[in-house]
Amino acid sequence: MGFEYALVHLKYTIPPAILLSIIYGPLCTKLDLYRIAFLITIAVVSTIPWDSYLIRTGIWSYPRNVIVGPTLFDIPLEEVFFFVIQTFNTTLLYLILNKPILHPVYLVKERKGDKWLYVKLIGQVVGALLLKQAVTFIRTGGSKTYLGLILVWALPFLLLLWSLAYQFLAQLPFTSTLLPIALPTLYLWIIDTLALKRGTWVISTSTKTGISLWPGLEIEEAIFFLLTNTLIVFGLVAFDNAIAVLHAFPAHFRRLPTLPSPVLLVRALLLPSKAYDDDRILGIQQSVARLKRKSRSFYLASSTFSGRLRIDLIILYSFCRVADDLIDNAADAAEAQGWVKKLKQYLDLSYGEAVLDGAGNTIESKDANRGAATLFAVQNFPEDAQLTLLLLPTQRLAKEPLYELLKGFEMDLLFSSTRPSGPIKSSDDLDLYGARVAGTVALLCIQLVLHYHPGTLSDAKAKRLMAAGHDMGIALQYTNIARDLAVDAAGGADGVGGRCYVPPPWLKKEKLTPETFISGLRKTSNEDDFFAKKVETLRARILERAFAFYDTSIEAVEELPGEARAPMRVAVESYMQIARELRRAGEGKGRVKVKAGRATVPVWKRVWVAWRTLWGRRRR
Ligand SMILES: CC(C)=CCC/C(C)=C/CC/C(C)=C/CC/C(C)=C/[C@@H]1[C@@H](COP(=O)(O)OP(=O)(O)O)[C@]1(C)CC/C=C(\C)CC/C=C(\C)CCC=C(C)C
Repeated sequence: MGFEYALVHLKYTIPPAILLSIIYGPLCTKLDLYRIAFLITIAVVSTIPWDSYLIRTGIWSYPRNVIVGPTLFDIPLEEVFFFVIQTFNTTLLYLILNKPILHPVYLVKERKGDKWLYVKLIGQVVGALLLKQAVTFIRTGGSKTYLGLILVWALPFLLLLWSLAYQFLAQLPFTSTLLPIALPTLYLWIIDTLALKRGTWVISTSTKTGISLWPGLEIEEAIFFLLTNTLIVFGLVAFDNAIAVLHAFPAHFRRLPTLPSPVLLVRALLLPSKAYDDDRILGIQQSVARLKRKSRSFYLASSTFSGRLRIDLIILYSFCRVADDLIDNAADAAEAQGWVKKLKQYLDLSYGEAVLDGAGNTIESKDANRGAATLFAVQNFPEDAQLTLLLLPTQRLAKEPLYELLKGFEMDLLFSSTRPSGPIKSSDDLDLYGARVAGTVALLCIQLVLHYHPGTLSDAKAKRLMAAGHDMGIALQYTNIARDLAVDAAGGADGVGGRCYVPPPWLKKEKLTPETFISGLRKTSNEDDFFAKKVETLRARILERAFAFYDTSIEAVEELPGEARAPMRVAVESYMQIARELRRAGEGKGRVKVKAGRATVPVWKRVWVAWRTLWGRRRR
């Protein structure tokens, strides 16, 4: 009896498991726990017969003085634990590296004659040839036996997983597939070198090639660890491929249990790719690309949500962005009004309850309206906006906040060079504006959360939650205004149409008018210290209001359904971090990074804030 092998775990495999658990812990969902349990079960069940055979036939062995004693089918318990901990560690690393990715964007509807048939076939042929070679190694016996046994055990699983998930395996970024294979493999190679040198486990000389990758690391061991990590990652990719199909296509899989059974996962993987809805995939791809391009805060936050809720939130963002941009980038007020009108018409058609025929009878109400809405979107909106409009989950969203949002955009149309304060005459007007463009967005987000996580929320509590969310939206809008003072003042590329959202009474207190405020901000030099101080005073006042709204509503986040709580905190806090940075800079305690005239928070800081927030730490 000895503790050598147990110590390998204590020193080398358990510490990374703890570290990875701390990093991923707050992001871990029920589905992740299920995935980890699923993978570990498969890893243990599929490895035991093979490992047991190797030990019984003496291909590898463990000196008695390095193991504690108990065995399972002749396999020391430390070794069984190795299967568990290796799968756990590689899985957690994979989950961390895959968190930013929305997997459904990698689904492809295959067409006759496209490359995918060949991609699949090439992988299968390479795998089959290697398998044939492995069988020859075993048949020949001698020095290549162990290598042959490793390959014969791993390749059939790899072939199967490739055949099921080749689209994902071929397309996912290398950080999602190769990296979670390479890092643990390299790490295990190093551990193995140390362990074999000390004789913790021993490979029989008669059945090994004698070739080493480097001194102390037999080539068989190197290949074994490479293949086991590849198996784990291929298994996880296939799992994610199945989940992506389930989440992306509600038309094929209407209702989803939180934890899909293995049968459902296989059904999803076996759904022929020609049955995929490619418009839906393209619409999701466009929405993700838009989110990534336009908002780093919400892009980061979106990765903490999961499943269909994540997809719907991203589409909602894309809808709001498309609508805002169409109106903002219009050549003149008339064109902008035209977009508002068209957006309203689109909502009218999407939410229309019934369509009547000539005789006044109701004809297939919902479907007829859907058809009319689709036609309207295709005929009236730019191509890159159409799918976002069509995918907006109107069945899960109340129409009122969407109409109210358009009213908010209409308020923006009241700004002009002769009226640089637009509709903002007082702080109440600014509150109303914030409520319309951002309070509404919060209501829509909460509706989606409550749809996907229905619980036993009383009416009173739901009302409180909505009211708090609404206020939080306003807090974010105040932050947005504080950040964009200079950008808004600058107006369009031609310098026309500068806006001043600061209420005129606030400006008056600083002896400014909307006009002098805008022209001061447009000056590029920072010579006028006096003016800069006034700007900081006004910015501080806007931020104070942002924090006042934030303070009254932040506690309500804890009343959201459990799974959405932490992600919602991230969404809010990563945006409010901009407010914090601006406030610190205004107090002379630091500098903010400015990009294209806008204050931004460095990526590392956003991630740090998001991670702290996930653990439930609030900052003031
Ligand atoms: C995680 C995720 C993908 C969330 C999606 C959130 C979403 C749908 C955002 C839409 C944003 C948008 C483009 C709205 C149009 C109007 C507008 C411009 C509003 C301002 C957003 C700023 O975005 P950005 O900086 O990209 O815009 P500009 O470049 O300046 O044009 C707003 C500041 C509003 C954002 C408001 C929210 C997301 C609501 C937040 C509140 C909650 C989620 C509720 C929290 C719950 C409780 C109970 C407190």
